[in-house]
Amino acid sequence: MQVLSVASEVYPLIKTGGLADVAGALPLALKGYGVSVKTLMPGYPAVMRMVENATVRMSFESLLGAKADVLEVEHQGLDLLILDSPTFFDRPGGPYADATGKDHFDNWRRFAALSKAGAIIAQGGMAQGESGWQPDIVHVHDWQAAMVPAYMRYAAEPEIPTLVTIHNIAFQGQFGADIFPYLELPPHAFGIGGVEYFGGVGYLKAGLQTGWAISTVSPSYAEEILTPEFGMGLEGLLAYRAADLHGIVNGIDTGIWNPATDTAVKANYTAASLKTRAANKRAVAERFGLIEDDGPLFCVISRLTWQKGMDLLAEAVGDLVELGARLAVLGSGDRALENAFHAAAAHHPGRIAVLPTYDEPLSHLMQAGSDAIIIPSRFEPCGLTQLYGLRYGCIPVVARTGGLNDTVIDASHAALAARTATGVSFGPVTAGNLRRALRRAVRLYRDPKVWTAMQKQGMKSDVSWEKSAGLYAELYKNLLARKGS
Ligand SMILES: Nc1ncnc2c1ncn2[C@@H]1O[C@H](COP(=O)(O)OP(=O)(O)O[C@H]2O[C@H](CO)[C@@H](O)[C@H](O)[C@H]2O)[C@@H](O)[C@H]1O
Repeated sequence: MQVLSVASEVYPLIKTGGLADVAGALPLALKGYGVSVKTLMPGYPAVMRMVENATVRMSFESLLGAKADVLEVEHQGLDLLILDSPTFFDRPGGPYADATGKDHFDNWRRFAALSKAGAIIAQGGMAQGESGWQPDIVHVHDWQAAMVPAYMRYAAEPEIPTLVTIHNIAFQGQFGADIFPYLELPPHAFGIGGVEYFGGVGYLKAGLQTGWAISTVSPSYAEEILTPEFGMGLEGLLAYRAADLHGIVNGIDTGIWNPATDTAVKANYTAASLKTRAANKRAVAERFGLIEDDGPLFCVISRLTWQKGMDLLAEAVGDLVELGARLAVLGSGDRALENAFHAAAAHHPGRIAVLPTYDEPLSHLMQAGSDAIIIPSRFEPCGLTQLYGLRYGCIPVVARTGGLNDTVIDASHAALAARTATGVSFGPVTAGNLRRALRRAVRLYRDPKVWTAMQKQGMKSDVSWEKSAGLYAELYKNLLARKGS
């Protein structure tokens, strides 16, 4: 089976968050199920620097007003189709925003272009010639690619089955109605059954409306987004599409995330040599300028935002220090939250430290050296850092929501007795409950037998892509069958 995946970021070429991890790892895992994936992504400068010997597969004189080529290249086991359009993608800053953090002014056009290119390829744009190729299925990720099924719906060529995956419903790609004339869609596409959303244009909404099936990245989140609290305005449409809505939990690339072979950590280890983690713990303390003692070392690896509950943690950090713990925070985000953590670090030197940067290798070392990772998210479609934590013996302390709820087993009395506990979870998500969870985690840490048993249990959890890739393969097959019927 041939699949076209469309995503705005793909690890290891470009990453701002978990979407890249998934878009980079899932195609590799699907190979085991006889599914071949080509991934269409934008040719940002960082991406263009990494690709060599690419072949031009298609050229557009005008793709939403700009010249563009589709280049094909293989990179670390991934088959990539790169949308090379200097007008849209060759510019400083990140994939979505400039260096000051302001969204690129033409994101609507850039990602409509990505989606339109995806739709054209899906409907046979690359099918001609000896090396011609056309997918059986299209799988698109988040709002940046969600217009693919809409472009297909309003094209002359027959549709092929589409799957739209929601990684985060908070980001919807909503724009004013004034962009509609430039989207190169027929006038009737601007309606409730098409791209219209609250009087404007909604990219994710368009995908949820026109995609054959919808998935999100955990079973719990698939239920949560049917409610007004989590659906962020799309709960009505999702309820209408409920029969086509699936929840498949993310996995992680267990080759890249393997404490026994990870080159980014100071000392490699397995579940049988957990004491070796001490060398990594010292290295983390040193990198963050924290004092060294025998208390627990907590970490955060996250965007510092309201979604991630970082304001709640900022309120609770004093308790951590009182409990004899230390905290290393890696991440940046909202200015006010960054400032709150900087203030806490200034107030508790040697006990709390913040590095407001993005540092992939350091994130590996922190998972390998910290005792626990704190993830107090208000909502979390899946979450990957708790999965890395489980794999590395870094106990997750998590909010009981979304994928966190589906992947971490709380250290309740029953779970401890049954030796199934892998972390500490709390809910509802309030600062008070987070405080209690942190206190509970420190108490468990002070009982090395219990703590080690939890670490080992976590390291035994299946966090690989194997099972979930199988579920995606099955979903693709069902969609294909629907096409035939
Ligand atoms: N400062 C830093 N330095 C280095 N690495 C950093 C970092 N800050 C974050 N990261 C890394 O970025 C990724 C974040 O992924 P998450 O899944 O936790 O959340 P995100 O909200 O980005 O993803 C959305 O999509 C994913 C994928 O489906 C869902 O799991 C999630 O719930 C949803 O919100 C992880 O790989 C993490 O290690």
